Amino acid sequence: MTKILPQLPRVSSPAESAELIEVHEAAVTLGTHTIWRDVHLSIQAGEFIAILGPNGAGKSTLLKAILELIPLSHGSITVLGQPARRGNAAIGYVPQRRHFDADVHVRGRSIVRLGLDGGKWGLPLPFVARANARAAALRVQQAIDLVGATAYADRPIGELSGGEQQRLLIAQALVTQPRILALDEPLDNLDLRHQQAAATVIRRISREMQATVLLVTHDINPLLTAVDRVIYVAHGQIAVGTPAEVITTETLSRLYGTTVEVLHASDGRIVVVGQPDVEEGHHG
Ligand SMILES: Nc1ncnc2c1ncn2[C@@H]1O[C@H](COP(=O)(O)OP(=O)(O)OP(=O)(O)O)[C@@H](O)[C@H]1O
Repeated sequence: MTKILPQLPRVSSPAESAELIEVHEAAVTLGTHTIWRDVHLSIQAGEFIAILGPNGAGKSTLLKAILELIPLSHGSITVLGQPARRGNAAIGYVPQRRHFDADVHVRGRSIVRLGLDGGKWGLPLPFVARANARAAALRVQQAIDLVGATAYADRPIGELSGGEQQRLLIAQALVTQPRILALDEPLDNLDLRHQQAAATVIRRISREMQATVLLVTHDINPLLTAVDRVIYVAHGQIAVGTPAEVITTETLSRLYGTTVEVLHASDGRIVVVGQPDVEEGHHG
């Protein structure tokens, strides 16, 4: 298959190592709450990883710690062999629940273009000045095509549905050809059919760009066949492995410290029963 976006160099120098992201004995404390501790992780280039768990478990916190948007209270995280660095241009990031109001008239294409022009993380990207306008426009178009947003990219973004806006935000994160794509609940605005379509698109992006994807979600079902591994965050700890290894009665009961049952529906969907409602117990 043809590689996409070949005409501009990658933003970062590829510090090639087998482990793209290394998390060592990490803990985050916010206020007086320890969100999670003793987190160890090794993430390889090109992996598609879902970050799962109940509300308030610390999924977004884990993503933000990897992006260095939240400091660790203990341990270390390295990304591409370097300490995690805020604004790292090798990471494309789509935060949780961003949307544009109906009165925003900026075209979708311009929103995608912001990813090249330094809107991303508020930092200018060094190669933009050197990139000629045609190559930049082509790259924007390729990112739009890749997420399947071609039909509506020239409409005002405020007129688009939540799912359409979400695709354009993913295109914005992709436009620098990042090595890591960090997506916080990108399936949130989508119905089941579109969730599955989006999962397929993200899987394709990950393969074609050889990008590592870290995707926070509440529901693993639309992603079951797409992901390589899951990180399950609960009760101040994590469990890591394939869905078949982690989403089991035994592993989740151990993680939660109480009996949690994993049921398999006849259509292949997984249902987790008996999760404690709130993530209060582990804090302290
Ligand atoms: N600034 C803060 N000070 C204290 N606690 C915080 C702060 N920010 C977040 N928290 C708490 O940290 C915990 C983890 O939040 P986080 O957003 O990472 O959870 P999550 O698993 O992504 O949840 P959700 O699925 O609801 O989005 C929550 O209990 C939240 O209330």
